[in-house]
Amino acid sequence: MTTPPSDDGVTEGVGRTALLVAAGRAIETHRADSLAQDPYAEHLVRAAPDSVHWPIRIEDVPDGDANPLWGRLGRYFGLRTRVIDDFLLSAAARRAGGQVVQLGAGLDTRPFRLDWPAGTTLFEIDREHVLSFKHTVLDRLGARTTAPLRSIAADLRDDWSSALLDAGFAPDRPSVWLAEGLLLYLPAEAERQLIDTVDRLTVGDGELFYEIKLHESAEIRADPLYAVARQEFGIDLLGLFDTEPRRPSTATLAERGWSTQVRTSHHFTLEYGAGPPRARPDALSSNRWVFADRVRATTTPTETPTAPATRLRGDPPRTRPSDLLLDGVE
Ligand SMILES: C[S@@+](CC[C@H](N)C(=O)[O-])C[C@H]1O[C@@H](n2cnc3c(N)ncnc32)[C@H](O)[C@@H]1O
Repeated sequence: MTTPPSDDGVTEGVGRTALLVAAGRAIETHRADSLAQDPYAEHLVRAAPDSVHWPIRIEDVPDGDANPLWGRLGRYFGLRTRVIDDFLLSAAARRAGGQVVQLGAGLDTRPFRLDWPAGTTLFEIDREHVLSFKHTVLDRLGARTTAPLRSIAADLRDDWSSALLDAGFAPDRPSVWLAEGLLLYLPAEAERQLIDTVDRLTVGDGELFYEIKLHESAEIRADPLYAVARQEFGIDLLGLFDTEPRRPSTATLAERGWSTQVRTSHHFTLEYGAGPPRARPDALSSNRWVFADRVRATTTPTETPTAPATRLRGDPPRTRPSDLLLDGVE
């Protein structure tokens, strides 16, 4: 086990952002045109003293969908949840008998609410306080995992690979990795180490989803969703984001044989038919979702290796050089 979590409980700092995402998922769950269903989210929001009065339905928000935090960021979380649900389930089905590792899992409940293919093993890593809060609430609700789950308390700024291996992760089995809403908060060195560790521990086939934020201009930082989060809910997102310059991670992955696709949430709004409305300024326009995969195909000299398909719906084109320019915080 690496350095034990210290200052950050579920209601403090970055841990509090996990509650924000859970509230977004609760609201999404109750929408008439819901993209994702998380029946546990509202219970997690209600269980933390600081969020007990937060909205869990869009009808609880005085300005409803016009509210930049719950109407727009909340909807973004709903869409992201659905896109990742679909990605993880199809990736787990492709990687039979594989392992799914959620880095910075927060209050995510996929191990309890998704129908995982037989033989899948799940791992989640976050701070001790965040995980113990989540599992206390879920235990109280009688929630049961649908696949074996190993929860690991670790600080992702440290070396977390030995904790994962100690928990039973097998590098030679196929693996699917997720860093949802995480890299935005990690220093450049921790991001570099995370990509390095995912690559090193993916000895077999692997797939990876992660989210990044591009450099935000002063105009974008004036998006009212930041002010509402800070003033009304005590979450200073701009203060929590780590804007240290970093090397584009897609370039690192490409050097190591991974294929990547970089997408905006808008791409999936069009695909799924619902999502956060456009706004100006729009902080969500600087977020990017990266899908990466690597297949250790055995080829004979006469075979031509082809780019592995991630088989997302709509199957957009593979990585182009221009996609690589989108990555990283400038
Ligand atoms: C915005 S939340 C997202 C949680 C979850 N992935 C989701 O989408 O619901 C960010 C999560 O990353 C975790 N996190 C941030 N920095 C971390 C670190 N250094 N070590 C472990 N976890 C960290 C936080 O505790 C929090 O749960």
